[in-house]
Amino acid sequence: MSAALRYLSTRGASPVATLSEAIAAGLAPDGGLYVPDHLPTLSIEDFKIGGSLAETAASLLTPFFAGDALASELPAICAAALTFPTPLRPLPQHPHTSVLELFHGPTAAFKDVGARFLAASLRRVRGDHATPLTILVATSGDTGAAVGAAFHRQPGIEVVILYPDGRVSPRQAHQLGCFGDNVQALRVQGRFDDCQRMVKAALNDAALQAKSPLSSANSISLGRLLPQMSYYAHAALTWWHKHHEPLNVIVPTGNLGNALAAVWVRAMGLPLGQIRLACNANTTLPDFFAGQDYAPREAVATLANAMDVGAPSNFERLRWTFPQVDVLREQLQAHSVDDQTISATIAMHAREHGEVFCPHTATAMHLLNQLRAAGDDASWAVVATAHPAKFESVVEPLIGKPVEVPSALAAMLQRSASAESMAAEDGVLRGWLLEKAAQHVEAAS
Ligand SMILES: N[C@@H](CCOP(=O)(O)O)C(=O)O
Repeated sequence: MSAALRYLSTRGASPVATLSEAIAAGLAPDGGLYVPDHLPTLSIEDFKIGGSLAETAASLLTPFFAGDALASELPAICAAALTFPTPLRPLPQHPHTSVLELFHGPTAAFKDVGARFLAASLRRVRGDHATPLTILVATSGDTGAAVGAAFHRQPGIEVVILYPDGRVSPRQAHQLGCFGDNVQALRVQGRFDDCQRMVKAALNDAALQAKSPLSSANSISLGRLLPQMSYYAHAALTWWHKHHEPLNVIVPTGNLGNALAAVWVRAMGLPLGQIRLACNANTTLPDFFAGQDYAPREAVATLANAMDVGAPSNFERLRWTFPQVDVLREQLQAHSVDDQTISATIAMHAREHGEVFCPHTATAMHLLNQLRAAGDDASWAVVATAHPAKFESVVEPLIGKPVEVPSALAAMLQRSASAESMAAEDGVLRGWLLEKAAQHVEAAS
């Protein structure tokens, strides 16, 4: 058993935290992201052959939880959260190609994995804590619904979802506003990066936190990020036991939490091979990996809207993982895929193979098609991050037929939905949260 990990901020100016403290805080007090003091290593033999996703997650995350108050709860957290499959589905018409389907959870996107794990962890960290906690979540489409679903009606928790008005799909917008009770959606008049900035400003506001304790459920929170490693470990081990070779992955990428999870799994010694990032027309990462300075910028709206991110939060953790830029650039490749190509890829796969992909998955599928056309016959998994039914207004005209809606999504679409409009200003969110806190005090007195 390795020694207990300590958790530090990527910006180096926060006190050392335990894992429970890092999960409860979401963001480090100096504005950085929590990271372990080192990445533990594991070997294939540390995992049960044919283990479930929950069992694999428990083995993978044991060194991160060692010595923490949550350590003995880890198997129960994994069992409670990871109740749906993340299958590695072979595509028969494409030799050596699989799709890692991460959209079989309640809100039909990969975010369900991390959101449910975070909810199960926070419930245990907080116990029957009397002070209510407000979870702030910025979303470009998928995270918000997963967090809303995971925390819906959880006692002592309020969820506030901030999303860019008009920049998520109609069904995503409906999901975000459909929960009610302890989950409230705000339509921010700006971009996703404005929402993310507003959330971070609130989390770093000590005076606000004193009146209204806050945390985060974006992948800036370790409680969201760590469980996302489990499906890569599970897929890589499944592949290894069958084919005795590492699995290469192409990851649709926006805020970089999903791809970073794959990078950490590989760095821990599990059999993942190449990791390629598939981005949309937002080229912050492709430009960096092509040799330019890292330069966050305003996001442009694309068909793959959940990846419309101009300042990917987890870049800070990537730099912590590989402090030397040239070493970092050897680890990953990132490519940009424009809307026209996304559309053409969705249409072609439906027409020629009867496969229907969401616009985010299509960015990754396009990169794979390019590799195959160049003669690459390695084993690749394309990561399918969301169900195409969430993007019916993009996908259905391209494939010429309706996309079947998963039952949990259909149930959400039946409910009424509402969201409050908010200006994209840090001070406006601050005032709104203070007012809400004052209402709670009044109601409790
Ligand atoms: N793609 C995301 C943006 C936020 O990413 P996260 O993984 O940091 O929560 C979304 O769908 O909201």
